[in-house]
Amino acid sequence: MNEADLGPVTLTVARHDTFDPPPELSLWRQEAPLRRMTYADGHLGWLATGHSAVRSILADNRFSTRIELQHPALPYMIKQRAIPLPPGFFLRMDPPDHTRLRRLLTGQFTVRRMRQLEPRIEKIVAERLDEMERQGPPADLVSAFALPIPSLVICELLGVPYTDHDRFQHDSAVIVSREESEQRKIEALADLFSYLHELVLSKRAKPTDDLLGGLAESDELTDEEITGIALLLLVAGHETTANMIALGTYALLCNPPQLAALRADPSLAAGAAEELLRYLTIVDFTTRGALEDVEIEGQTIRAGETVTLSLPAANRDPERFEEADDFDVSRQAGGHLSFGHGIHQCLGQQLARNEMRIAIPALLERLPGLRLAVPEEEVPMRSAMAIYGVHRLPVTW
Ligand code: HEM
Repeated sequence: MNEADLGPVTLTVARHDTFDPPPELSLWRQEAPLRRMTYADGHLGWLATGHSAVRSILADNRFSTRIELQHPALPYMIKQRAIPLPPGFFLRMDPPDHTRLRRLLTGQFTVRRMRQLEPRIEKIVAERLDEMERQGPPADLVSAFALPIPSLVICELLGVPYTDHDRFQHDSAVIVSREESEQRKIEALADLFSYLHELVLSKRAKPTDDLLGGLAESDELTDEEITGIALLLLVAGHETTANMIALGTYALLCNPPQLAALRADPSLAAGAAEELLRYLTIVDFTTRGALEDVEIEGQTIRAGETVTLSLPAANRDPERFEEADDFDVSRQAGGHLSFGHGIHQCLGQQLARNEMRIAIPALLERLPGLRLAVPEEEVPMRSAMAIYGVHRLPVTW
């Protein structure tokens, strides 16, 4: 069939297969890796599912991340467009504004800086494991381990008091949920903004030796911009990695040969983290709006059209990864798009990799009898969240 004859598709946003993306995505990718899609409000845009198409669009600055430049309907909830993002939230900015803000942070997230943090991550992980042993089984791996580790690390890095974690973890969870009302999301965003704004003002008055303290010393940024940066880093810095640690552990517990391979050879830890990132791809999609007419893989995306990029579909593309639907901790999974690509590629990717590479093997080593405390199908999945994962992971050992 000619690609032009293919009708537009409608994206399913909820994930119902525990570890796999919705099955229609692979069918659509086979038919046409870039095709027409109907959005929730009925307008026509594009859906990219092939690795090469997704990567090309992410690399192309003729596509914008600014929400107001995209068609007003994001695919999952039209309502989301009404949520105002704070200044400084550079994920949703284009050059030169994006460049100006990101440049101020890149030095804080280099591979070398992240290496220096490793002993601190190891200590935080060991303390959580001590606490789990003290409490004894069973435990919810999310609240006991997977969430506090990245949360503690990002707090230390930014200079946010972890003692306030109930407040910012709650607000973050509401912000990334697809089920919360628009009103609740606006309130959570406003609450987190005002909390961080106060913190930024106190750092302006009395500089501290941490990332936000460093930004507060600069004259280049307004208080609101520093607050927006803090908000982006705080939400992105713990919601994502927490879900990778919990969902990654669940995937290993459900795949005994892969778990055994990792236990037998700890040198597989870095590769296993990379494969978990590829295989599970917890960020379902991202969106872009075309600033001008762009030709991609033989199709013309017109100025003003919206494109949805399916990261899980791209990472399961057999043209890029052999036996792409298999979970194999010994494969070379590099080149996946779980952290995006191009100028907005994840700023915290080395940090996330290090946290996963340290936390998961330490957990398996300390608790050799670790297993699910409920039948596999009873684990509550985050099917309706912008970041996929498990709500809870009941385990015993
Ligand atoms: C496994 C964990 C993580 C995953 C899967 C992930 C995924 C992503 C993805 C897909 C993007 C690009 C979105 C787009 O292009 O539309 C992104 C951007 C970003 N991430 Fe992450 N992330 C993770 C961890 C982190 C951590 C730990 C931090 C902070 C320390 C962080 C901070 C950011 C920031 C600031 C951006 C925006 C970059 C820009 O616009 O220039 N992320 N992340």
